[in-house]
Amino acid sequence: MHDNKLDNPESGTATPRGPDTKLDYHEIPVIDWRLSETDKPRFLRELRDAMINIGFLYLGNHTVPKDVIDRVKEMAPKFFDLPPEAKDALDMKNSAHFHGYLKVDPSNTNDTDYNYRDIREQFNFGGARECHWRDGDPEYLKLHGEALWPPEELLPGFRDTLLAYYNHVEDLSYKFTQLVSESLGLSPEALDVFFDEDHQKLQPRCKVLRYPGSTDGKLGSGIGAHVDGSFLTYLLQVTDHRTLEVQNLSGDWIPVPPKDGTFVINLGKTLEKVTRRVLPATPHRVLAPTGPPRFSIAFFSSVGLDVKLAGHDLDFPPEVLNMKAARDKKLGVSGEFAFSEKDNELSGEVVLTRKLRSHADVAEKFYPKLFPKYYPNGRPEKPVTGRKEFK
Ligand SMILES: O=C(O)CCC(=O)C(=O)O
Ligand SMILES: [Fe+2]
Repeated sequence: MHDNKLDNPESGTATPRGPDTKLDYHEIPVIDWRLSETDKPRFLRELRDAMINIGFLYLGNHTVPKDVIDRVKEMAPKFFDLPPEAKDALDMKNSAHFHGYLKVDPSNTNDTDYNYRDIREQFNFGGARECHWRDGDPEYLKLHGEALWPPEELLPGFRDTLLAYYNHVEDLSYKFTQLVSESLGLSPEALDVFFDEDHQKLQPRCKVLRYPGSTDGKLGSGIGAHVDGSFLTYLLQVTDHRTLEVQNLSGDWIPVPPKDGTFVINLGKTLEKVTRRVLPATPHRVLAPTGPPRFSIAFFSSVGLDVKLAGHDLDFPPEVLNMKAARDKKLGVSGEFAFSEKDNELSGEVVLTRKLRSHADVAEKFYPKLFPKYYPNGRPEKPVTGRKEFK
């Protein structure tokens, strides 16, 4: 999912950038998870500063075991070597739950201001959650469901390896969210109102991404400037490319080279909204590599499907509100925040709408009741690009 600040009116993130400020960082901080046990006040201070003033961080010494990371780095890229017919069988158009394979689509042209083209393939999956939707239930309950996996004999160990990775990152995401909450002067559980107790109504999502590289000499884009729609994004850079870039608050693009043993974490639009922009979603992009393909794995955490983003007011202490106000002042932006109408809708409805708009083929096959609403003239000839979609 992407909320492209350049072409999506929903994003509102084309924040006017001020002149040189102290927020003009050129490096992304590394936050050491171990400090959360050995020196929690320092950990929370560093986390708060990174979250409010930067919006990107590396998380080092985290809880996902090294062997789980090593295995997923080795295994995940193999998906793309499957024969085309095996990948086609797993195409997202075969999944009611928007899992599966999306191939490079040369018509996926956007970001016209930058003259970029997005060029990447992806394998989308989620945890082993059963679909509980039954006739008469809200359609958004179909968002939950098993991913599409390659047959075991074609890629032995693939499903288990990716699910093991997924489960570890999901677990980390809940722990990390509690620390984010504490760093903002709230109780560890304060953000839990956006989740459900047993986490069964959440559907974090994961993508394995392959950026094949530009071959035509044109300025290529793996993925153009965008902010994520997620709550928080946990990114594992599998290869050594230095083509991920984030935009600092002054508008400069800063490289985020891979660092062994870390995740890159960035803030998504959902977290921006529920914190009323105390934590701003952060623009980033991936340039097309010129040599061998780049691989990465992105995990997007999410809120419960029956949560309304506008439904809860977090009670931030004055020092946090002051940090936000100081940031906004330096940037010369208004501190005002207003929810949009759809922030009063159930998150499941909003997410489903975005996905149906991005994937007409899934809409037609699996959501026949909703299809005419979004496609009154039938299925468009050219696929709508995935860039307008939120995770
Ligand atoms: O591949 C990456 O490093 C970043 C991917 C990304 O930003 C996204 O899929 O939203
Ligand atoms: Fe992203």
